[in-house]
Order: sequence, then C-alpha cells, then structure tokens
Amino acid sequence: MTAPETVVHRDKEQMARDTAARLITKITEAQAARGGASVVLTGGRNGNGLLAALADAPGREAVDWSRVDLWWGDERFLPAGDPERNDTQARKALLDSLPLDAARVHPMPASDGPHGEDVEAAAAAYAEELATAAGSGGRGPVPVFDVLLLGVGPDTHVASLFPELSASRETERTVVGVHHAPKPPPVRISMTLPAIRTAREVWLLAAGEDKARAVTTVLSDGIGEIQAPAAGAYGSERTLWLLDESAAADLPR
Ligand SMILES: O=C(O)[C@H](O)[C@@H](O)[C@H](O)[C@H](O)COP(=O)(O)O
Repeated sequence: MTAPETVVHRDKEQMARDTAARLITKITEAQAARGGASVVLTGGRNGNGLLAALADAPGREAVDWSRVDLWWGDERFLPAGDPERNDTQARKALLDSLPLDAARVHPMPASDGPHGEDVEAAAAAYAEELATAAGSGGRGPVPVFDVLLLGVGPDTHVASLFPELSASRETERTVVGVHHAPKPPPVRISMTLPAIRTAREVWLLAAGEDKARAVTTVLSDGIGEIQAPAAGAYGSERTLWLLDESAAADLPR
C-alpha cells in the first residue's frame, strides 16, 4: 500500500490544468520508457474537467496518442451514445479531437450491446477484455495501468464502488455489475478495488466544498474501505489526492 500524497490547488480550474500537465508528463515518460501508456478514465465533473483541460493543454501534442490505451474505471449501464454515459462525455470533452488508435480505446459495454440488459455478463466481458490485454506482461488479469484516474464522490465512492455495497466488498473479480447505485443511474459497471490497486499510480480527483467531508473522512479519520471505498483506492507505486482548497479545507494543515 502506498501512502496517499496530497496536492492542493487554488481552485478546481487550477487542479484540472495542473493535473492535465501532470498526466501529459506521465504519459510521455511511459511512452519513452515502455513504448506505450495505459490510462484508466473516470466520469463525473472533475474527471471530465480534467479531459477538457487536456484538450486545451499546450503540451498535448507531446503525446503520441496513437500509442495510448484508454480504459474506463466505471460506466453507467446505458445504451451506446447515451449522453449520460462516461465514454460519451469523455469523447465530447476530449477523445473525439485526438488521433487515438480506436483499437486501443476500450469503452465498457452498453445496455443495448451484445449482452443486452445483463449487466453481469457485460461486466464479465470487460473483465475478459482486460485479461486478454494483460497477456503475459500484465498484473494478473489486468494490463499494467500507468495512471488510474478516480473522481471521489461526496460519500467517498470511487468508480461505481459505493459505501457498503457488495461491489465494494469484491475481492476476486476485476469488474462487476452494480445495482441500486445511490448516484443515478442505478445500474453500472465498475472495476473493483483489487483491479484498481494493480495500477502503478492511482490519482484521486476531489474539488469543491461538497468533497471536503469525504476527503477528511478518508485522509484523516482512517475509515475502512467498505464504509469509504476511496480509502481502498491506492496504487502499487503512488497514490495521489489532487484537491482544491475547498475540498482540502478540513484537513489538518
Ligand atoms: O460515473 C460516475 O459518476 C463517476 O465515475 C463517479 O465515480 C464520479 O467520478 C464521482 O461520482 C465524482 O463525480 P463528480 O466529480 O461529478 O463529483
């Protein structure tokens, strides 16, 4: 377990800009060292704010986007193209403007795809896609993710792992179906904490005063990962909490 580091930014806009620059650096370093880079995206306002900042980042041309693998940490289980889907929002914020290799962009299944409304089958299919991509060079059944991004919910959820739900207790599978999510829509697909923890670096994004309690709960109160799933989200090499002043307001200085 890597101890969480915190970086506090003036506001959410500065957090997005600085994190975009940080991600460009991390991707270019990975490409120089290993020929490619693997990033797991997250949904939500902070996650999409980061992608929008990347779209405007001066350094974005430094990345060879054709050698970036993109995965999702979670998805709202809706029909393809639904505006509420995380991948729809990511494409609008950034991806559609990048020269990505479509074969290296891995959206989670949609509810009108080959598995229909069977979210468990859809989750199992994504787990299989991860395992296939892992091959022999992966970390067990998932590829080596250079950066895994997570927005943090006001209730300390990350991805679609909500407090006390069974998905947050999963110890074996890498991807599961989620029902009764308190954040709509209720049916989702999510990577599990064991899958998240295989990433080299896990970056948690929390900006806004509505996140201050969640940040303090996890970083100061030492609450467990079932009650506070963000507490179980850490990387094998680094865990970074990227905050703004509002979200960090209740942390001991
Ligand atoms: O599907 C989703 O909604 C996201 O994956 C979710 O995990 C999000 O990152 C958090 O809820 C934070 O969202 P905000 O940044 O909008 O607060």
